[in-house]
Amino acid sequence: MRVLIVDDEPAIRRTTRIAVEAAGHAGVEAPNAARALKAVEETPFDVCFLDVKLGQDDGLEVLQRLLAVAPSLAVVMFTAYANVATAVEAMRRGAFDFIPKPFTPEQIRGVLGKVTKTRALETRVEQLEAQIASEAPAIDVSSAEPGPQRALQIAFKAAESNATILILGPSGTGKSVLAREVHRRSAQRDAAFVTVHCPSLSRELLESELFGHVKGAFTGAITDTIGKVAAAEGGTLFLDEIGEIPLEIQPKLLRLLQEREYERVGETKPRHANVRLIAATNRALAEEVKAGRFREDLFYRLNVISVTLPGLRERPGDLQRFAANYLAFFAASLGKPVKAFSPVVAAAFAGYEWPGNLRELRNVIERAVILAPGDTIELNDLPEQFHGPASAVITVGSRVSLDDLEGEHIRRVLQSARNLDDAAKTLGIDPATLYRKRQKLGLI
Ligand SMILES: Nc1ncnc2c1ncn2[C@@H]1O[C@H](COP(=O)(O)OP(=O)(O)OP(=O)(O)O)[C@@H](O)[C@H]1O
Repeated sequence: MRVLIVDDEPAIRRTTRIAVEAAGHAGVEAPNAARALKAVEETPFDVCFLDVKLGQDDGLEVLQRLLAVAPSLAVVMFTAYANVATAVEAMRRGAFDFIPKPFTPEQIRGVLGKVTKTRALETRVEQLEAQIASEAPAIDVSSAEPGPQRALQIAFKAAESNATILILGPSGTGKSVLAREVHRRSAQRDAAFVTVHCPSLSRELLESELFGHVKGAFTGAITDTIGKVAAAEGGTLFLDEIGEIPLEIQPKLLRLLQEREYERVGETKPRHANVRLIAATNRALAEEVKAGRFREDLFYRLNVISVTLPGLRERPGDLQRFAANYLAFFAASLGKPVKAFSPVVAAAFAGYEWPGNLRELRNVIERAVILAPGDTIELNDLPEQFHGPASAVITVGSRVSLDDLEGEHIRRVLQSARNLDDAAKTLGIDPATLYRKRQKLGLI
């Protein structure tokens, strides 16, 4: 690493440089603020040892100027023994660490070791983040439909505050994805995002998972655990499937929401929580309240800001964009030259119910890209549910409008036709009219 040593005392600079070089790093000395700033402007440094009392200059101010030029510089302050307050202030302003004077070469080596370790962890986190991003399709939080558009707007506006958000919607509509996105857009983005999947645990385990427990609180509690509320301190706690949280735990959750207080299992000491809560459920919570399975007070407390993500069937204006994004992603990651959906497939997608919503769309497209022999996804590449009759509800003579009947007829003809000309001929309309009708039906 390249290490800059900033101190107005030549003897301190020299002993520090010797310790730095003995640890295998390159040391450069600067006697004052001006020379230090010039040095970091000219060449990159990894670490800087900086004296708090730098002759005429205030070390804390120099710290800020150095970080403004080189934000990733790890600045270690040399402080007088008695001056703990200055050291705390330096850390608050972004210093990496501090060493009280007088110090030993071991302390210099120790702090350099700490910087190396932190840097290695940061690089690893960046690599893992890049790997995760390359293994999953990009998140698309936009919508061409007014309903979800409004829901997303509300969620992103609420992200800026510390407000609790309730996300409703059927399975696979992207509630967890939206919760993460809210966290990413919040002031707490650098702190943890912690998920508790409520239905996966028994009542006892869920309570301990949330609030932690002390050793001996129950059989099997062999050590103290802090719980996920504490793990999310300063960040976001996401309660997935909150509709399934047992009634016995609900008052504790209400207290957490209202008073930000909780207790570990087996302890009576109240603890304070500084977390933003996001909850999601695919259950109709109001119905759960009526049925006595969900506390009314908790429901009202959660329901202050609630957004609903509709099913994919109610987002025809978004279906094609999501499908195209998934296609591009899986074609690239699987190394296949698949570029498009056949018109028949587009029609089948538009006519399908999508009970599994975005999750199902993603899986269907991944499978189709794997199976497609050519550059276009054909009906044959789709799973069984796309091969049956399009819809049992819209049939001749059933209580549907002429428009719906026409739409359904066009979809079915498109599914069975050899190509678009063939479909236009069967329908008795010219290809341009068919094009306009497909457009109106959201098939292109
Ligand atoms: N905005 C989005 N952009 C791209 N893909 C998405 C988006 N939202 C969801 N998905 C895809 O759908 C999958 C399911 O999303 P998610 O787990 O957030 O749904 P959910 O509503 O929380 O489901 P459940 O109710 O079953 O827990 C994700 O893994 C992702 O592949």
